[in-house]
Amino acid sequence: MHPMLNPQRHRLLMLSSLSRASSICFSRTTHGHPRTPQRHLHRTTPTGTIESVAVLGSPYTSCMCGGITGLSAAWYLSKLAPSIPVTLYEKLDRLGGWLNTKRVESEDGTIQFEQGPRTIRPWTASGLVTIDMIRQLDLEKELILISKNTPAAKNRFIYFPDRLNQLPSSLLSVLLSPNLPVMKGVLTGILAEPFRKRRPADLTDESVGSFVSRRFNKALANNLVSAGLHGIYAGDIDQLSAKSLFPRFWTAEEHQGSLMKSALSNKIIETEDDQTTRAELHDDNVGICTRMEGTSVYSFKNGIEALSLALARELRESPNVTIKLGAKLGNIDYVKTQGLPINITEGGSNKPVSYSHVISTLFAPSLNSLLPTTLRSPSLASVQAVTVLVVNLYYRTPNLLPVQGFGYLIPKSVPGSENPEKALGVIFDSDTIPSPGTKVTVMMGGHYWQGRASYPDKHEAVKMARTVLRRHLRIAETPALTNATLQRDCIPQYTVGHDERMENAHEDLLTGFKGRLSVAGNSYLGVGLNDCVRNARDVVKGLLSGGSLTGLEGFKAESPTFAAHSSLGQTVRNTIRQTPRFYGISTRNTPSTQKSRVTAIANKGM
Ligand SMILES: C=Cc1c2[nH]c(c1C)Cc1[nH]c(c(CCC(=O)O)c1C)Cc1[nH]c(c(C)c1CCC(=O)O)Cc1[nH]c(c(C)c1C=C)C2
Repeated sequence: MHPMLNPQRHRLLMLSSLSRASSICFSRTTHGHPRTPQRHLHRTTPTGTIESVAVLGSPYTSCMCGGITGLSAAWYLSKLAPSIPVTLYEKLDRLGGWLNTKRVESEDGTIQFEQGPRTIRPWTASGLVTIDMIRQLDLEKELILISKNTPAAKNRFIYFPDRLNQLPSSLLSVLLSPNLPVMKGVLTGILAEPFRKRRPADLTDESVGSFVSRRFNKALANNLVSAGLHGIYAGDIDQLSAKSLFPRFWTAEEHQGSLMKSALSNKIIETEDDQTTRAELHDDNVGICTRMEGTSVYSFKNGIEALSLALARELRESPNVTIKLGAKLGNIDYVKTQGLPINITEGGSNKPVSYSHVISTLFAPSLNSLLPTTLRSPSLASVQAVTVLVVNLYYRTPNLLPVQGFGYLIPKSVPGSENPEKALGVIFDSDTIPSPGTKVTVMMGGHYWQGRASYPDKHEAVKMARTVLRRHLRIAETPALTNATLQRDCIPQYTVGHDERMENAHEDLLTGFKGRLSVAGNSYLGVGLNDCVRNARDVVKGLLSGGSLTGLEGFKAESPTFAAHSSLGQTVRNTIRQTPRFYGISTRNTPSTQKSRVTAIANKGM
């Protein structure tokens, strides 16, 4: 069995790469849920027959992966319930949000710049959902596979305090590299961790910074973990929630008293739901997964945008799908009278269109602002996002970089004098996907720019990126091509209290819309591309199986129907979200009291 499909083998792979960056999907266990085919249940559901669905697509602020959730939700609907009319509303004139590949002609031929995400990780359960989608979209021949043996897969760096530090690739190499500036205090922190006191019982959440400092030490938090959080959330370690980002470790402290003990003793990598998802998708994906064996990340020959373009193409060909591009939504209301209960008004019109159900993939506060004041949710409004300035540079000289690898991150602890541009990290694009010259992407801003009223223009952005590269990598050459994009509010931040706020949002949506308005997308359960695709699939399948859903059910404090036992022998109330794991702080397998994603009722083949 292929390792990507085989949870046992997969577990071993995951364990062996404890300190490598990856993302693991933790999702609701399916205990107690009979897995019956649900394909036709939409016609008979007691809680609300699904007669028509509006999918609110492209984000009203720009989100890294927002557009893909709406496209995916519409696509899953069109596949699983081809008789239900679906209308996809997109604010922009193009589909796909920020899966946005820009092609620029040069003397070296066409150079592709990725303005948002650029590569996809295949080997989590959520990764398999994306692979399954790719197979169904007939995109396999377009794939570019990056082997696990390439420097881009193996080498990651942190710039600290004034030089590049190559990160250890295994627990053993952590022991062997105590002299790296960035590893200072790491070993002592790890050794002391099992002896630390548990948190007080009344502490319901805290920042990752506080959690890691308390369990390990401040050096590890500020030098290592803060860099990792820059590389996923462009976020602030002192604001992001430990409970939401590291549910497994949050629970491990409570139950085992130690994160390290838990990491070393807990053999189960994935939840039951992940394993069920793998099982559902197994048969159809043996071929593609076999071909992808040994892949670290992948993209497409014509750039990452190929995925959204293929989804859009199929949607255009689906007779049940209507796409409204450039749609300006006015408001969304719930009407209690006879007929379809959800009214959507487009800007400029006062004649609403009615639907039985709506799936919103909008940024949470954007959705909230479209609701009538009486039905608004302060918790949806509270979700914050950060803005990232993405600058792509192409140099005609090959191999300009002093090291080979995926790129480097800059932790919060680097003094302002070494990073006045507020760079978060630099991606070595041409080390991942070869190009004739050297291609890099500099990412700046993120949490450092929260509350900022104005941003650098394109010219200034390129100048700043070049200054970063000169200072950190000694690259003085003038780039042949540049491209700067300001990704406004592109990554939602799961700050302290996120879980509790989403539980409240669930109650608000349920009270106001009776499960006719469901939410999905990166505001809630994971910011990565795989998270968004899987979230869309889960919401669609949950809706088709139950007829009503907020999408935030998993955040409810008690979910007794989802009781299961972890390998630790503790009761697990639910499943968990896609959660990042990086640099020796693995959040793999988190059977915990954390909140779940939406129920995914199995439909074989999807
Ligand atoms: C420098 C900033 C950023 C880099 N990438 C992102 C930012 C803000 C955005 C980003 N990166 C990841 C995700 C989530 C999952 C996904 O869709 O792949 C997002 C939204 C993945 C990621 N990147 C790094 C880590 C540790 C992870 C999580 C797990 C994994 O994929 O391995 C590290 C990393 N990111 C950047 C660099 C330069 C870097 C490491 C050297 C750029």
